[in-house]
Amino acid sequence: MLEVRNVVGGYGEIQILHGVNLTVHRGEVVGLLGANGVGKTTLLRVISGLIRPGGGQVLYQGQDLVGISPARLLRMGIAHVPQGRHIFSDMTVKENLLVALDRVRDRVNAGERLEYALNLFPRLRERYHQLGGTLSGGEQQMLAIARALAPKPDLLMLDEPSMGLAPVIVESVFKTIRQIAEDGTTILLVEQNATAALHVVDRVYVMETGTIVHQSERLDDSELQRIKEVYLGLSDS
Ligand SMILES: Nc1ncnc2c1ncn2[C@@H]1O[C@H](COP(=O)(O)OP(=O)(O)OP(=O)(O)O)[C@@H](O)[C@H]1O
Repeated sequence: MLEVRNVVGGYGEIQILHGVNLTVHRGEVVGLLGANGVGKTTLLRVISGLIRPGGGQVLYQGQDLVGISPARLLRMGIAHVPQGRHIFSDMTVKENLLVALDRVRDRVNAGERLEYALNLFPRLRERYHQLGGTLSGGEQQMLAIARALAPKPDLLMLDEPSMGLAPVIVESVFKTIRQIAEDGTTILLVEQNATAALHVVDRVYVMETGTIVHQSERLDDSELQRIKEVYLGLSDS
């Protein structure tokens, strides 16, 4: 579904990605793990059209995405939840979701999609008329995912959904991510929290300084431990 081929690029003169190769097949949840600052977010920005790569290809269902605007990518079914939960803080939960649906009314049933999002995140239904800015961190993350999901994307890219959340909330958000995948959305998940990703992903890639240095077809406890020790510099848990 998605094939990143030898992508290089970064910010101006600063090269961050040094030839990244990665594939996501339809129906999978693929994890992209890596320590701070190795380029995971930069790669998602390239895929979602926010940064133009200096070289390489990003193929989506065989079509090269390079040069296509983020708005058009959204209409093509690619959604990106950036790090830091970009929601409208002075709008209610309902308004945040309706704005997301406005752009795609011609191709989805807005009422159905709203119900789907609220069923996935019952907490958002309880907070339906509350302003986004007054939600807890976990609720804001739920709203950010719900906003991206409402337009019925085929591919959902999530950038560190666990960031800054208490373990119990992380567990709940990740359970929902698995549910989203089971409902048919393909997912590329960027995470530093490898343990949280363990029960959600089908396969993982590990990135170090702008390249993929390892991939696992299965992520069990011992493979997780090895990735943590060898690539993430973590010695336990
Ligand atoms: N707008 C920018 N201009 C210049 N350099 C940037 C910009 N954004 C990020 N960088 C640099 O690019 C490098 C990779 O950052 P990136 O956010 O892609 O890493 P990451 O793997 O997602 O890290 P983290 O897990 O900490 O978010 C870092 O050295 C960062 O300082």
